[in-house]
Amino acid sequence: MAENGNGNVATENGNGLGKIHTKKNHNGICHDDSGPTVKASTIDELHSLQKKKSAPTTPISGNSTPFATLTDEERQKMQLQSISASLASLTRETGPKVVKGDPAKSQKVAHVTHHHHISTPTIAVSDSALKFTHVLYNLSPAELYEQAIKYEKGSFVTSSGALATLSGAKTGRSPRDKRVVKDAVTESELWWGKGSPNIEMDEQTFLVNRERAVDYLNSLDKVFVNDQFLNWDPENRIKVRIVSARAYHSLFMHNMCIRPSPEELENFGTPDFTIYNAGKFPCNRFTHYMTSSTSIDLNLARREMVILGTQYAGEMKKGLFSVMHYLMPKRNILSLHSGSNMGKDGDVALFFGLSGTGKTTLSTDHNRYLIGDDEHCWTENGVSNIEGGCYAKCIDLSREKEPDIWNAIRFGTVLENVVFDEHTREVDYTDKSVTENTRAAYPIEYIPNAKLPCVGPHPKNVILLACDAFGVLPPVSKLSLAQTMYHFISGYTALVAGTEDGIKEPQATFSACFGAAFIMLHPTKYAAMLAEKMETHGATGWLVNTGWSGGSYGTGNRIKLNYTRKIIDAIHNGSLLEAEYKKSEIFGLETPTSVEGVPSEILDPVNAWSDKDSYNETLLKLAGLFKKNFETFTNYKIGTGNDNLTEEILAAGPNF
Ligand SMILES: Nc1ncnc2c1ncn2[C@@H]1O[C@H](COP(=O)(O)OP(=O)(O)O)[C@@H](O)[C@H]1O
Ligand SMILES: C=C(OP(=O)(O)O)C(=O)O
Ligand SMILES: [Ca+2]
Ligand SMILES: [Mn+2]
Repeated sequence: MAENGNGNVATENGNGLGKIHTKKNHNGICHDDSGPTVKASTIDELHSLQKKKSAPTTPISGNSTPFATLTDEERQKMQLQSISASLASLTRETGPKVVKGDPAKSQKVAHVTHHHHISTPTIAVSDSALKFTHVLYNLSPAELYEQAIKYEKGSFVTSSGALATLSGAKTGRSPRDKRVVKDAVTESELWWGKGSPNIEMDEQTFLVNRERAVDYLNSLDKVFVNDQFLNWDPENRIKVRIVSARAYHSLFMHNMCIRPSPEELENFGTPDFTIYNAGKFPCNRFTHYMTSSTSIDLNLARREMVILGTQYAGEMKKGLFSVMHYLMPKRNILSLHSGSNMGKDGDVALFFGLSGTGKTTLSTDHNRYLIGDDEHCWTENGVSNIEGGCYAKCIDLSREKEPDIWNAIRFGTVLENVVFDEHTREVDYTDKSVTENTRAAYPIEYIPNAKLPCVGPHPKNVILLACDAFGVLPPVSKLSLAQTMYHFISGYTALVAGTEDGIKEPQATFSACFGAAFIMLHPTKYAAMLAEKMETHGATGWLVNTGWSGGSYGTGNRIKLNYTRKIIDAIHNGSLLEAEYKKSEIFGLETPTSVEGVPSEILDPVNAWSDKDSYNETLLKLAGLFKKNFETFTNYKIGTGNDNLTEEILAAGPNF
């Protein structure tokens, strides 16, 4: 035990009783606590010492900003006015009275703003105009933990320090409840109709839902407001504001969006896009266009999104991703549903794939720099991550197989819908009691080799991930440009039937651009941009099956993560480009005969199947599904330049 300075050393403290002088105590049984006493005469005073004001931020220099001359108070007032305007009801034409801080804490009502256009109250003013809406503005993770634990049932600190939360009845996205406002502009610009994720709603209905969300939020004692950024490319940065009812949602977005510095926050101004997350409150099913009590509504003209009836946090991040899929192509920037990482030599890889195919797992690679796990932009300067955090699936997560993700689950991380020991608070990642879609959301810098800022040069390798539960696609194949486009537009993966009795058949899913749920324009628009960029920068396309081998789901096994990692290593280090290849039947895929660290027998899938007839049958079945899916695209021309490309793409699919 370290010497604590007690014992016979008496300190003078002036007020209070004189010290009892004791002999230095060697058996540690009896001693007076004679360290210096606190500088407080009451308990309240003592508590007031505990928290100090944040250190002042660097004064803003230069005259480039109109805020430079503002006093702190004026700046605060403008900020509150902006928030009040965001929360303004459209029917009452007035914003709520907003005040900063937790209503539970008694405090001076220093910054009150009543943003209004009508100065005298009229009969139209409802009771809600008389109350304050307390705003918890860009709280820190620690503050959000306290809010969540105190007020949100189902919030707990886990043994590693993460915040475990429940997302409620919805534990995944609700794509069928997503609506996009169809107006004169979006009618011609967006992709509508069969296969499109954009289900229309009219402006009026949007306003009805917006009002419902805003009224709900204003009826609360307090709302959380996050002002943050999207996109690490400084020229194409988007300012987003998220208004939400739960600390869980605020912490989730704190982690997932780019966190502004205090200076950037002071100069934030008006957001480019606003989310109203009233997910705790349902939409009204009698409202036109509504088919359930959940509605996620996007209005591009108003630059707003409204969420009603779902608390699944992923809805916000993927909603913003949809917005980027609209805004970026307008600037000739390609938005990508992909992970991205970079080697020591600056070689960048993209990992496309649908949910659960391995974007997050494989882009998080201890030997490479992580640029991002899910959403990127490809400009003429290279790639940039859209987000400031990662959102990893954590079902069956293990420390040894995915150490970087495991270690990222610590203080500040949101852990959704996991099950933990009620006493030790240790998480059981194998437990699917709440959902199989358990998730961890953490800031990207929680990954030790994150590339900050999250940008990189032009990609060298474009890896398409497919989790083939039929077990017939090779673990890896090298693709021609036309094949890359064919598979990019197809966006194949297979979902396993799950644990339900009797269902043995995997379900093939085709999701254009590996993200049909989020794209806003016709898939061929994105495909044309990808083709042009890959050609210009000489990127190689690869198809990697992270799914089954040696038989379909039920008979075969999922390809070992370790083997997939070896395959990815061989792509990154260039050795796979040099390998010997043979062409597969039906799909015409070039498959290598050997990859370091991977048993050669599995590289040609037929070898791993004991029942060859069954293999052939399954292969033909999948090929048929590909063909049928691609029929919708056969009448579209890809791009404007190379006329042959469309022909080549059509010929790059399965042949039988
Ligand atoms: N061979 C494999 N390759 C990639 N992921 C695998 C493999 N085998 C099992 N997995 C698991 O599949 C899941 C992939 O999910 P994730 O990386 O979050 O996908 P995405 O980011 O594309 O949604 C992870 O839980 C991972 O551990
Ligand atoms: C968050 C999601 O993305 P992913 O599964 O691709 O990580 C999602 O699809 O809800
Ligand atoms: Ca995993
Ligand atoms: Mn992911």
